[in-house]
Amino acid sequence: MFTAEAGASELKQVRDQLLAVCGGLVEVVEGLCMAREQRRPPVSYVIVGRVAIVSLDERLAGREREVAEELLRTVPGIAAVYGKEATVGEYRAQKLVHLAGERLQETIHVEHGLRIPVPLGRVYINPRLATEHRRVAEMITGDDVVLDMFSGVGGFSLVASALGRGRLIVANDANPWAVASLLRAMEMNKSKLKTPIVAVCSDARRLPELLSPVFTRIIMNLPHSAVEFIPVARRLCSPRGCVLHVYTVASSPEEALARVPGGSSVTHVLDYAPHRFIYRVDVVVRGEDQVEG
Ligand SMILES: C[S@@+](CC[C@H](N)C(=O)[O-])C[C@H]1O[C@@H](n2cnc3c(N)ncnc32)[C@H](O)[C@@H]1O
Repeated sequence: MFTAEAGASELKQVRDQLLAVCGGLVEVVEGLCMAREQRRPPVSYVIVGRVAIVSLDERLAGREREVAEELLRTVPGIAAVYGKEATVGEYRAQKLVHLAGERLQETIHVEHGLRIPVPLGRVYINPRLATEHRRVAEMITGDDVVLDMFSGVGGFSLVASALGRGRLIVANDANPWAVASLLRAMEMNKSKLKTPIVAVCSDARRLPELLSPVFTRIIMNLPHSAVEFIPVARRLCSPRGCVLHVYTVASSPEEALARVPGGSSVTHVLDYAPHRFIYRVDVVVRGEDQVEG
């Protein structure tokens, strides 16, 4: 366990032990050691296309521009550094502040070889979801009819389509910017997409008025409130039965399972905050459990 009090030599010792076990941790451990040696806390950032997005937390206070310039110099392929203040509002869009480099309106994020246009500050985007996109896509069977209820720019839908999973994918989001990005991504990647995707821009609460109950798999990636949408999802389930993938924030797998009625299995997806994690809870809705109309 790293603590603020740990000395540089202790960290080096831990680093050597970790390196012996897992080379993949090199970057993380080196980052922590370097920060400690320079008496600076580590910086958390993600790369979206040509942009580095730095989390503006208290560890960075007063050093934002210095750190941004350093990233611009040292991270290959980036043209700009933005700070993320928060993920805000119903659309979960990132509130970004420009810190260094070019002032970009848009960047092209690449995930599993698929190009996705991202209008900066207008949509939700998290490159750390790439593994989960693929993991869920690989659960989709050839016969599935899929609803990606909170698709954002379409990570789950695009990856599933590129893998040729399912018969049809309906991707919905309330944010018109996100749906516009998805539509552009569908055009940009058309030679790679196999399963047809239909894009819808609607509040998910209205989907039962727009869509028939034909879905055998519904992805519900809105961790703070997906649970509230389970009754809506159940109205969209096929009479053949359906699997709901419900994302939720909790402190333990047990808490996540308890939060999702009917949950049968739980998977850790991302770390969210100290002692808070995002989990996927899968719910199997059997054919005879359907709710009419
Ligand atoms: C966590 S993000 C989705 C991320 C996306 N699934 C991905 O993998 O990148 C949640 C999305 O839900 C959308 N959203 C929030 N409330 C909604 C609602 N009532 N109906 C439809 N979409 C909604 C937001 O606009 C946002 O794009």
